[in-house]
Amino acid sequence: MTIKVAVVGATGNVGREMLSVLKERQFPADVVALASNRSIGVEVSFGDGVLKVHALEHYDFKGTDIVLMSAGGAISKEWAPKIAKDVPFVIDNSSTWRMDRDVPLIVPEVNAGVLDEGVKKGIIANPNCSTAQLVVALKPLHDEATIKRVVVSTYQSVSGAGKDAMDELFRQTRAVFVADPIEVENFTKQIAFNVIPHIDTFLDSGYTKEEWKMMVEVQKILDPDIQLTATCVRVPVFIGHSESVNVEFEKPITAARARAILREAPGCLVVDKHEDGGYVTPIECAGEDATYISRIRKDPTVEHGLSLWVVSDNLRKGAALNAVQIAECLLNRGLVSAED
Ligand SMILES: NC(=O)C1=CN([C@@H]2O[C@H](COP(=O)(O)OP(=O)(O)OC[C@H]3O[C@@H](n4cnc5c(N)ncnc54)[C@H](OP(=O)(O)O)[C@@H]3O)[C@@H](O)[C@H]2O)C=CC1
Ligand SMILES: N[C@@H](CC(=O)OP(=O)(O)O)C(=O)O
Repeated sequence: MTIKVAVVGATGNVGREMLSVLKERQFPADVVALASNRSIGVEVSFGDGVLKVHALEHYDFKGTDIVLMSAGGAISKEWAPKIAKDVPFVIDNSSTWRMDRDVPLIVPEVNAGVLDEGVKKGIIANPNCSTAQLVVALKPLHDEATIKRVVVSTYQSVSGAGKDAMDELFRQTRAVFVADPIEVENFTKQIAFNVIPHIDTFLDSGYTKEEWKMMVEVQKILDPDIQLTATCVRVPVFIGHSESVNVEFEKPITAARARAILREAPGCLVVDKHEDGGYVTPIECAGEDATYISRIRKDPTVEHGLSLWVVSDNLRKGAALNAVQIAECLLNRGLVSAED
């Protein structure tokens, strides 16, 4: 049984990770790698072999079952509807389609059931990386004690800004050590040995778009009644987003009960020993699939409150893994038909 899958953006951080995840999870796919004209003929790893990259612009999608897109918002805006005319399902990683009423925004551990309501435009959206790991951790707690309000501060790695941004952190770090001039291209300020409280563009409200996305995406995926305020910060970490999360509930819930619930919850791994090193840091979650939850404790400043530390690999649960899990949901629901 083989599904025909095309990965658009296959030379990028997320696209390469999609290829790895498809292979690792033995997704029964015949896979094509696509990127810009600049990458025609470039080879990308696919398991023990390689795939030659083709140009999106010249590719004929007829016969393709699923397209995984991660080539940025502008490409998704132009190409996702065009591709959806020939392909039953486009799973898009950009922010372009997430808040469209006719586009399901899916984190399989949380709201896979939404897929049963149909996919009107043929496009399914993957959430923002910081949203994905947050809702995986919040969903089981919401089911238990109903979340009223969330205050989250993120510590987002440079891989969230693409492969050029990772190169910039490397170059700046080296430049600091050898006393070369620091060149800033992908960020607004030096990122090496610094933190920058600014991700995506500024809105009139004073929030950034990254912060706004977290608020509206959590409401769309989990519950429109949840109030959320975010501060999103870029940190000099290559892979792995971390989040400091304060949650206020309607009903009582103890830290011990939250720990027990999260231990059983899909996609979650609790590492929470109250001792030196008894928590997870981003460097330990790189290459892993789980959303790690540590530092679970009572917040005594509100009636029913907990504080948590949530860490995950942003390129995996925040992007590639979640997209492949959505494809698995389509397969498991019989929504894509495979050739024998
Ligand atoms: N990184 C993350 O944590 C997350 C990312 N996303 C989304 O995924 C997108 C990609 O992110 P990331 O992989 O980090 O970015 P990268 O910069 O690492 O990669 C960008 C990819 O897009 C391709 N591309 C650029 N222009 C075109 C074009 N005209 N036609 C076809 N392909 C093109 C590039 O191909 P080429 O090499 O040929 O230029 C490359 O494969 C983001 O813009 C965002 O929308 C979503 C959630 C999380
Ligand atoms: N903005 C995220 C990655 C990303 O591309 O997000 P979005 O798909 O929501 O634009 C980060 O920089 O870590």
